[in-house]
Amino acid sequence: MNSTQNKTPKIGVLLVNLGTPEGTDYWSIRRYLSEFLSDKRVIELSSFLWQPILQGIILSIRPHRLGRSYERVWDKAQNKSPLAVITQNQAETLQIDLLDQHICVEWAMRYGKPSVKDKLTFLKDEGCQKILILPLYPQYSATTTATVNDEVFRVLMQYRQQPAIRTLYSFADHPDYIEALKQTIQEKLETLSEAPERILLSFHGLPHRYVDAGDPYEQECHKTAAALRNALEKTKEEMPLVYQSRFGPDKWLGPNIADVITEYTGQGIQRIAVIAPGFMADCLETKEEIDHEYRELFLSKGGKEFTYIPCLNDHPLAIKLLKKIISQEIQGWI
Ligand SMILES: C=CC1=C(C)c2cc3[nH]c(cc4nc(cc5[nH]c(cc1n2)c(C)c5CCC(=O)O)C(CCC(=O)O)=C4C)c(C)c3C=C
Ligand SMILES: [Fe+2]
Ligand SMILES: [Fe+2]
Repeated sequence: MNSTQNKTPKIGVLLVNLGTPEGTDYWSIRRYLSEFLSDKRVIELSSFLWQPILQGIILSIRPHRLGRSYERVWDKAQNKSPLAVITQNQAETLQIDLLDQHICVEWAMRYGKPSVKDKLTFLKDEGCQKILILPLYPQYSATTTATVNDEVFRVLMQYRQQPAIRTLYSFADHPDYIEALKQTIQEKLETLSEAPERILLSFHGLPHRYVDAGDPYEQECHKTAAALRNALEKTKEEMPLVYQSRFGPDKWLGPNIADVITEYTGQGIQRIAVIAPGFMADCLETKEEIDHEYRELFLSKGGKEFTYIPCLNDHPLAIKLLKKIISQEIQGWI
């Protein structure tokens, strides 16, 4: 008898988010970026071309600047990045709610720690013979969702007795996701003395050629934007879709958020709000890039009021959404 056979069968749920460095120092960031940017799902270039550029140039320069950015948002009490702190909160809250159903909830990062390998092994050792993989990306992309699945199945290659696995594709227009976004937007707007003239829906960008090659991410973002506009009775003009976080020289999906902000200030628009519906948790890309860099850009160009609407994080509606997804995806398993 092995340890698995001694335990009551349970269902495992593994929440997976992008990644995190272990600290804000040069080597921690370098290790993390090296793992992330060596993933062929993320950078579709031959290793022969890309690795010298990555190891020789990018990883000599970028970790310094990125380390300073992480330093500004780092959770010093827990010594973790915000993405790790919030993902852990989501998993722990779900675990409390789902304990009585014999569901074991864990969280992992695709890059860095806790690794998918360690957490799958933990779930297996806990006696989970059925595991739901829940990538925390509302919109499917090969660069995010698929690489999580790749990693899961790479780990499973080493198991003699594999658990049954289900993977979540996406939840781009799940009614509970749209409802949660709608309510967080309304909650924030109620705190303002004047309504913003525009509410930007900012999504992480993707190189255009990935979409041309068949990545459905752009369509998925449009699905979310359309559902949200519909729920809030807004037009495309009032609630535009924009992309952020461009990286490298490729042509990326547009319109780019910085260009749109510049265009608005040129038109005399003075109050905008920004939400990032593609992230289930606030992270460097929202706290630093949106709430800091784009706020400064808008204000420096004459804008008056910039409102950042936080991600769903551990809002009760986010937990409700994740519980709903889990119950839908494990149907027939209980
Ligand atoms: C070609 C490079 C990149 C692709 C493609 C890409 C897709 C992609 N990323 C996210 C979510 C996140 N990305 C984050 C940071 C980040 N992303 C890239 C590059 C690509 N992302 C880099 C180099 C970085 C590091 C920061 C930087 O150097 O600018 C994060 C934040 C992580 C954190 O710890 O806070 C998230 C989240 C999605 C959803 C996506 C595809 C749709
Ligand atoms: Fe990214
Ligand atoms: Fe960024």
